[in-house]
Amino acid sequence: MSTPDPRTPSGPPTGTAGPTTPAGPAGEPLLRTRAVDVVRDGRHLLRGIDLAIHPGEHWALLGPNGAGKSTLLALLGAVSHPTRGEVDVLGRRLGRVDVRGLRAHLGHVNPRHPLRSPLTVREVVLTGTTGTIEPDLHRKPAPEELDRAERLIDTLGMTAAAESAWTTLSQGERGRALIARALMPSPRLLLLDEPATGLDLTARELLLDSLDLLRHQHPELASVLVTHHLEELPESTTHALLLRGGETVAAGPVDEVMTTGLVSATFGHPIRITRHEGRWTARAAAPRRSGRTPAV
Ligand SMILES: Nc1ncnc2c1ncn2[C@@H]1O[C@H](COP(=O)(O)OP(=O)(O)OP(=O)(O)O)[C@@H](O)[C@H]1O
Repeated sequence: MSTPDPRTPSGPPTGTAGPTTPAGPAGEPLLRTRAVDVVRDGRHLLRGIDLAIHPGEHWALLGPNGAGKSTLLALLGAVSHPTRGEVDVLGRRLGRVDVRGLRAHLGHVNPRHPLRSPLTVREVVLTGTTGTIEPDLHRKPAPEELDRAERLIDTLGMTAAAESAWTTLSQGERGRALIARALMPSPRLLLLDEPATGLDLTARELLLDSLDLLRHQHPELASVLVTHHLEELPESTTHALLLRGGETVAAGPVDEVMTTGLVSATFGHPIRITRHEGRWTARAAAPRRSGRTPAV
């Protein structure tokens, strides 16, 4: 398999051209949902979700526990289907397309990567080419795949650990290795489910720096990052979707959406948002003794 470049501005993920390749005309969103509902056991987990994500956009998906973030990410990653409404992933409508083929073009980082053997970081990254957990022993990586793996390992700040065994890596190192792995097939879209959860301060900052660098180096890549914590958002975040109880509170450019009023409404608590040098912090606002809600 060749190693296409995610910076390709439009059209199919290259290297897999053919009738079954997901396509998308220039200017079309990579992901679009229209009036999406997800109902399970008679309960609405998502209701009326409309979303369009274009190349170069980096979305934060924010909301409290149980808001529906993982449910939405599963739709965007072609892992599950909506009960009602339409989901188009890379120009293909879920329900009308083989989702396994589609998933091969998405970089979906699973924080619970089920690897048990002591592969090196380089070997783990290379498994991204085949989409397998263990290396395919019958297949030798092509020189361009090895080059790409080295470049991604470098971008994710893992060069010094390239020979380290997976089993000895810290959680932060594993997270960065998995992002490099997810990028091996040059996906146009990267989906990240709470990538900074459980990381110490240094590991979190290294991860966020790596994401900023990655986005800078691959301007056509789009991403969706799920989190509960505004402090875990990279500076390069461009858009945000705020979810509460399965419904959109607000969606759009990050500076319009990440406001004290809208985030307070999302979390059901007065929270004061500040942005300093591109990064966000959230603090509980003073108790509402006066009964006033924070200004938007
Ligand atoms: N298959 C299912 N059947 C019924 N309810 C479900 C199912 N899957 C998830 N839920 C419920 O849907 C709601 C949304 O879950 P989801 O995992 O999407 O939320 P989340 O925003 O990712 O939460 P968290 O931040 O805690 O991870 C939760 O109340 C959850 O219990």
